Amino acid sequence: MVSLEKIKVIYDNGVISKTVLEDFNLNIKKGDFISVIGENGAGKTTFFKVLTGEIKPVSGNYILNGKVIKNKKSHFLFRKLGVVYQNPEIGVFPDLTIEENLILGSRKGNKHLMFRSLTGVEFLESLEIGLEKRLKTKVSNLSGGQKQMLSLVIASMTKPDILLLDEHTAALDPQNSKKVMDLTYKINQKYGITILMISHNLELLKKYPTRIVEIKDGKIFNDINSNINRNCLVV
Ligand SMILES: Nc1ncnc2c1ncn2[C@@H]1O[C@H](COP(=O)(O)OP(=O)(O)OP(=O)(O)O)[C@@H](O)[C@H]1O
Repeated sequence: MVSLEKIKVIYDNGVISKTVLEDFNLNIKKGDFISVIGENGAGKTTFFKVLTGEIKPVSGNYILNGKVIKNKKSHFLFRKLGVVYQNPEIGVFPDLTIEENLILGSRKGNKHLMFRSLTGVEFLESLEIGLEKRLKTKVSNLSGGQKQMLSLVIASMTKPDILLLDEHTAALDPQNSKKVMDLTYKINQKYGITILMISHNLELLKKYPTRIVEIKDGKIFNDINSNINRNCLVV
């Protein structure tokens, strides 16, 4: 579903040139639930930015559903990916209600883009996280954890080929981190969405049957449990 083949990334500011990813190979299968770990500076964010299209490798192939991404325009990737970042404020409109955010996030309520033609509100209801009972609440009145849960719902409801999460629990306390991870796993299990998340929180990751990809010095150093979790329901 996603293949990275011999990816090489060089940061070059005209004075210094630094190779950050080299001979970087990874296969992501449909339904995978992947955590990417590694020390500071290992290359996790660079790898993430290759997946989002923010960084173009100097060589190697990025293949998404059989299509080589190299020559695609960024809006092609935008339609295929869901992305949630560390900051809970980024993925939501704070001055709008939960319901309004869901309508905007479902691309003006176009049911055909959604799972089982659900509306955004129905998708939220199917996940039973409590926010479905507060549809008229302004998002600015939600906690960081609730905003992050709503961001996850919005990023996943339009059937992304892959949901990319960049330390999406890092700004939350342990209790809210757990709630957000529970929802992340539920979305993977219930809707079969392929999920890849960067995380430093090994204690939390241990609670979930996640495939763990460890990056070290710009290469895959470990790929643990890579054959679990293949039986997700694909809707
Ligand atoms: N724009 C840039 N220009 C030059 N070097 C960079 C740039 N961005 C990152 N680097 C360097 O590339 C290496 C990998 O950085 P990257 O941010 O991918 O690591 P990381 O694993 O995400 O680290 P962290 O866990 O600290 O976020 C580091 O040595 C970093 O200093």
